[in-house]
Amino acid sequence: MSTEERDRQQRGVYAEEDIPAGELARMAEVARELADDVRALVQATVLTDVADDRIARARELIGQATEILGEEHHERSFGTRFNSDGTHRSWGNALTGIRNPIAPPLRFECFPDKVTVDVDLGGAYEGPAGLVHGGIIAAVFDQALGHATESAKVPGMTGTLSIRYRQGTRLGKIHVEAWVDRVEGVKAFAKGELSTDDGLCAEAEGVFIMPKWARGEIQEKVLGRVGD
Ligand SMILES: CCCCCCCCCCCCCC(=O)SCCNC(=O)CCNC(=O)[C@H](O)C(C)(C)COP(=O)(O)OP(=O)(O)OC[C@H]1O[C@@H](n2cnc3c(N)ncnc32)[C@H](O)[C@@H]1OP(=O)(O)O
Repeated sequence: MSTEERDRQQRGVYAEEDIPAGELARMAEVARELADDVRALVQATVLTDVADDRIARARELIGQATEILGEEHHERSFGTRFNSDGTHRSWGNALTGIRNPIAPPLRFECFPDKVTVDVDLGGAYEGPAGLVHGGIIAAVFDQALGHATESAKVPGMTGTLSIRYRQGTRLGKIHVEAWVDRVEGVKAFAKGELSTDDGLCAEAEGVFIMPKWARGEIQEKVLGRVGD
């Protein structure tokens, strides 16, 4: 596939919609509840110690649920949808998506100089025994630094991300802070820190770049909208 065709396809996953605020709120509630249920299922799947016959029964029920959810579905991904009321939603996002049970999910607080997030990473995020997987930590940093660039109105895609793991991060509550250090043209340089009750566990820095194909219309839409 040519670069032009790929860029065109990529622009296509950004869609327009016109949904009244009340209806959007209702849809969000339904999405959150479903994702919470499936997240609980994932945790139960990792930690269960029941006998094989109980697992077989659970699989039957899960199969039925999968069939129901598949009755109508989006083709490939949820993408990002810009609503007429000036909001946008990326509900499939793997870290923040409210309808994505893989997402921890991250809920950011935005301040003028930084973004922060507190989240509980349980047994489903394990790497070394009892500790959070390093790839999950990288993913959390990716989103947090990316969110800091968006919050500072210099959004971009991750060009380079580097992480220093200072000590193991025990499964449980983590606190992450991220901020934009400096901006050079289309490049935003962001930094972040992850800590727990044990103190500082990891630090990150990254370069976030607005890609050529998104400069202009999509950039303006992302900049002008609030959303989740
Ligand atoms: C779409 C809108 C995004 C909105 C996001 C909302 C935030 C939400 C939070 C999301 C969080 C989750 C985020 C995710 O999960 S993002 C998913 C993971 N990241 C990717 O998939 C990115 C893949 N790569 C690309 O799309 C492009 O190559 C990028 C975007 C990186 C550059 O794009 P493009 O190729 O069109 O740019 P350019 O050629 O005009 O170069 C411009 C400048 O950049 C310099 N350079 C180039 N590459 C790199 C590099 N790898 N490191 C450092 N620097 C690099 C280059 O030298 C030049 O510098 P200068 O010569 O000007 O000094």
